[in-house]
Amino acid sequence: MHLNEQEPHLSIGIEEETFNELRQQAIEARSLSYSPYSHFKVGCCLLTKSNDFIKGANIENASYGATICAERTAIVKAVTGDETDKWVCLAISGESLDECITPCGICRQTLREFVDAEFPIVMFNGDGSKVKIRTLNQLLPDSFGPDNLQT
Ligand SMILES: O=c1ccn([C@H]2C[C@H](O)[C@@H](CO)O2)c(=O)[nH]1
Ligand SMILES: [Zn+2]
Repeated sequence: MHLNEQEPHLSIGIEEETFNELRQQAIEARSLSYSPYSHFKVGCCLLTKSNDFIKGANIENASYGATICAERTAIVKAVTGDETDKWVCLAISGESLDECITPCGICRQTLREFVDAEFPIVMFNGDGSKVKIRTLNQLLPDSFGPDNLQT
């Protein structure tokens, strides 16, 4: 992926309009969050090649470790909706953050199962005024995936 900081949509090879919609949906998805413990709402939007915007939000639990991040919520929705293997990028936004949010290690590994090394991850700050784009391989180098299990 060639990163274009000025025109981020070009890095991903999508229309500017689609990129703006992606940002809007990632921000809006935060309203779906169930986060009574951290009070930190995270929204995610997975864009598919058929132009579906699959939203996810973090779902917390009184047993804190059972919490599911926004990214995994969206991934699980996509996979169970028969949307595997047709993803363009994944976008996230954390509530009221001045800096761009970055996906946790568990979510990076979950994503690793379904996308290739060059898959773009789009990270927004709270109001969407800042964006950072990295490939999965940049966020999870030398990763372990399904191909490492082939015998
Ligand atoms: O990339 C991230 C980082 C954190 N969270 C959630 C998990 C938890 O509910 C809250 C605080 O960590 O934010 C996400 O959903 N995605
Ligand atoms: Zn996570």
